[in-house]
Amino acid sequence: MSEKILKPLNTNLSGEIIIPGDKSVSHRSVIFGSLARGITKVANFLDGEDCFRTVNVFREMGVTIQVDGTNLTIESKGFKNLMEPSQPLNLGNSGTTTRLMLGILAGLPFFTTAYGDASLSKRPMDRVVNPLRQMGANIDGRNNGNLLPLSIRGSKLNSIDYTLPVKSAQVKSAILLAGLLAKGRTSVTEKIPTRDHTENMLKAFGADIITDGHTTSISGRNELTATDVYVPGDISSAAFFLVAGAIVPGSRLKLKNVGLNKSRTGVIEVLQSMGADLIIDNENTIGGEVIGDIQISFGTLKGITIEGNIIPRLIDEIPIIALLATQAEGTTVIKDAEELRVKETDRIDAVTDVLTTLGASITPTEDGMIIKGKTPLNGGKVASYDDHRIAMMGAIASLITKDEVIIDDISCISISYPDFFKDLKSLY
Ligand SMILES: O=C(O)C1=C[C@@H](OP(=O)(O)O)[C@@H](O)[C@H](O)C1
Ligand SMILES: C=C(OP(=O)(O)O)C(=O)O
Repeated sequence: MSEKILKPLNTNLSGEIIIPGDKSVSHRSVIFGSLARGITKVANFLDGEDCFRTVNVFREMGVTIQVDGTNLTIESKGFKNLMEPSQPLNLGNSGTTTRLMLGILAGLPFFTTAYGDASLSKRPMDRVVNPLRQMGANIDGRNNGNLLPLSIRGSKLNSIDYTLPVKSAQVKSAILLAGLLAKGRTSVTEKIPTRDHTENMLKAFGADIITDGHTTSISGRNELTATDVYVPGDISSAAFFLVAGAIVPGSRLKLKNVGLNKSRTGVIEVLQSMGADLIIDNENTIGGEVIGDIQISFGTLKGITIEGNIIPRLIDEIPIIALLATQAEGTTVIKDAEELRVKETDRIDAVTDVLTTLGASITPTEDGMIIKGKTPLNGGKVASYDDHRIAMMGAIASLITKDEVIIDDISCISISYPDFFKDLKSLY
């Protein structure tokens, strides 16, 4: 356990942060670099624990991956030459590694077992296992293959036309990856668009993939060609500082190198609708992903309703948006976010517990929460729930509390943002 005591700030925040690499894109850079034949160089890779789970999985399968700071060099003979791992794969806390790897392992000609930590072992895998079984996959595990540990006996897969019953980029990606290894053409339809990094990177690595409206199809068994990847800054990490800048009186911050892919920018739209003072500049496109700088300043905020199609575009930002809403005048309602209940922890209950302990007015609902603002926050002792996003939300809350905030265990922050406290301290 790594407890953290955060004293009240009593000053404003100012300065610049270069936002570290995006977690979703970092995972995918290793996956596609390892599936492709040749040498892939990755720049601005996120050195978070989750991303190294993906690195280790491919090392176990015989891919050479060299790490030099935030640069990776991946050398692979292509997916047809991946080898059976000699030991069970430890996927730690990473839902993305698990679900995307299931799509790949189901179609490779060998046997694998995979396990994870206590949190990951509770998260549903049937959303991926069911469609993969329809493609012919042999996967088994606890709770009829819904829960880790899972065993995968790779086999020849058939294509599928699948409509996603859940709003999940991980499920979409798992099926597209299985489709890459399957016979024929696989298509996935989503009712509400989710992040599209898998589609973008498949195109960049030369896959035969077409997106038409809400349907993406991929033709199987074609080799991928290595290509270099630049990882944009993670907007999900930037969100903590966007909210800090908006709620700490007198603050003005610049966040540099933030990924602005449209499927991820819901938090910017929420801040704008609440009336935040936010300016985007220096926009440019690198490797198919838009990046830019964001300036955010403290100002008066108003409560809004957040629901429908925007939810997948800000799903990981909802804990920090809930904190933002405690400082907005009026009521903020968050709906259609039932997916929060199956993240690293039940994030609806965790956010409610932490913010209520600090003095906020927040009511949980089945698929979201209702937050009444503006409320001053007190100090208190809160739990991180071993969830990086809950721990960082608690730390940002401490910037505006009257008394100190004690977070029971902040070690989970290294999952997605190892330098979080170093970057935060540089602003005051
Ligand atoms: O595809 C991805 O990289 C991710 C998709 C989202 O999960 P779901 O697909 O479960 O919504 C998100 O919460 C997660 O942090 C990363
Ligand atoms: C839900 C998250 O990640 P994952 O599903 O990869 O564990 C997250 O980073 O907030």
